[in-house]
Amino acid sequence: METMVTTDTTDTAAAWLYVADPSLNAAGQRLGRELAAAGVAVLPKPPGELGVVLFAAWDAPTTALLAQLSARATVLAICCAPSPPSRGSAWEALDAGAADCLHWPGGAGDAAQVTARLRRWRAVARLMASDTVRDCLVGDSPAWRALVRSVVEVAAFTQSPVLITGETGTGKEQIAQLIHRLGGARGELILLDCATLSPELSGSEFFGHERGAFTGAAAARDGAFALADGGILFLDEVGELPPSMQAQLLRVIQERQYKRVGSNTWQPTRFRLVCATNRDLEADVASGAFRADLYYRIAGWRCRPPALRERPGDILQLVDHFLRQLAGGEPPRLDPAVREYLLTRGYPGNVRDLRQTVARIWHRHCGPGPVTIGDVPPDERLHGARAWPDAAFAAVVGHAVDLGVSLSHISQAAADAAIQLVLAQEQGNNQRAAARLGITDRALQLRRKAAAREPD
Ligand SMILES: Nc1ncnc2c1ncn2[C@@H]1O[C@H](COP(=O)(O)OP(=O)(O)OP(=O)(O)O)[C@@H](O)[C@H]1O
Repeated sequence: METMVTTDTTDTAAAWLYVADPSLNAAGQRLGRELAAAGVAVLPKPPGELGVVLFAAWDAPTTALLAQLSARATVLAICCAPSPPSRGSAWEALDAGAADCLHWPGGAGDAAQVTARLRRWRAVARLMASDTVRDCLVGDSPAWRALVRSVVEVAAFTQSPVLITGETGTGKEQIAQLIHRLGGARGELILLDCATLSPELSGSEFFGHERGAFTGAAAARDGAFALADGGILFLDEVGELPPSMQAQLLRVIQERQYKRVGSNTWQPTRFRLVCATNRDLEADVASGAFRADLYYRIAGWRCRPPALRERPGDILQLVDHFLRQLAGGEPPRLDPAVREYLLTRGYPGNVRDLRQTVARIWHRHCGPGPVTIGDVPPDERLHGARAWPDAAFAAVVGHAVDLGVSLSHISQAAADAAIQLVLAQEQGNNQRAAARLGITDRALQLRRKAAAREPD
């Protein structure tokens, strides 16, 4: 395998160019010249945050090479084999970490395709490294970085509606705020919580009303459609929207105009729609509880902030962030016991739960020096790290033993219970459930199939 050196200008994007096969040297040199002419500083080899790899065949060594290079950079894979990659091999390249794959038979292709991608990826990387993004969506775990990347891309480079799904406290509103900040809207972000709308007043909340439109309408008032004009309408808990409002919302989105309650005049409005829910909206569409046509309108782009238990590596960074906010400056250190407590405690309310836990600890903390275990409030200690298996587990197993249940049956039942629980928590997603259970996708699929075949 060979590397090649081309022009190193100092303009705009910088990217390394790696030629994985000597037969492609000429193609690599041509691409290097064209990129340089387009203002890309072409570096001879990694490191560097952006890279391009030219390779001659889709095979296992190529996949291994892509995995190695993509671990430290955003990589564009260009396959120069005569025939196009099979669907499987293109996905394999993405699985290996490549950001995109192009097919240039014999190394011939349009350098503008490469430049456009490098510029976009560099802009996304810069935004991701900015204080605006890092202070809003704190975390560096791979799962969280992937989420932030997709949010930044859709917010800054499109006007697409966005549907954010995820558990309570995972940062859905925080994401909506960031979309507003990055989207360049001249208008405001208007939040409506669909779970708290009263059926009688929801029309007025959305459309506004004229004076005297109904009993109690003492003065004319703007609704969310007027207030969000030029900005973002953020519908929290959108899955709770009553069916009649779903139909009316769909009409306004399609026609971009509305009438105030009690008025006959159409008012124009243009807003970007961002919706959030912790319900399984696709299941609601399947059951008829949520309109399919509205769903496809609001779900132009979907993202799902992971639960905190799926990114435990971010806990200490979040703790530091919240302590910094509370201290109004450099946060105090944490004693190892406090750190361990925070890392092992469960957070059913996700980041909100963690923030409140940190605040409670902070309120008890005093004086200089580190946060110590005595700062953890007494009621919090109930959540403290417990050894496992604990007494409750031993009692359940003891009961099974008393009933004469065999060891293999006890093990099987415990494993089945864990699988059912995790699958329910992950809404049936096999891949996520397998990752949490520490087994392969395939192993989980086989266990599910076997369980489905078993008689009751
Ligand atoms: N990644 C994050 N970085 C910093 N703060 C965060 C992050 N995620 C969430 N928070 C904080 O956690 C709290 C809850 O976040 P948010 O309100 O966005 O969650 P949510 O998913 O909208 O919750 P709900 O579904 O209950 O409305 C907020 O105080 C928010 O500032």
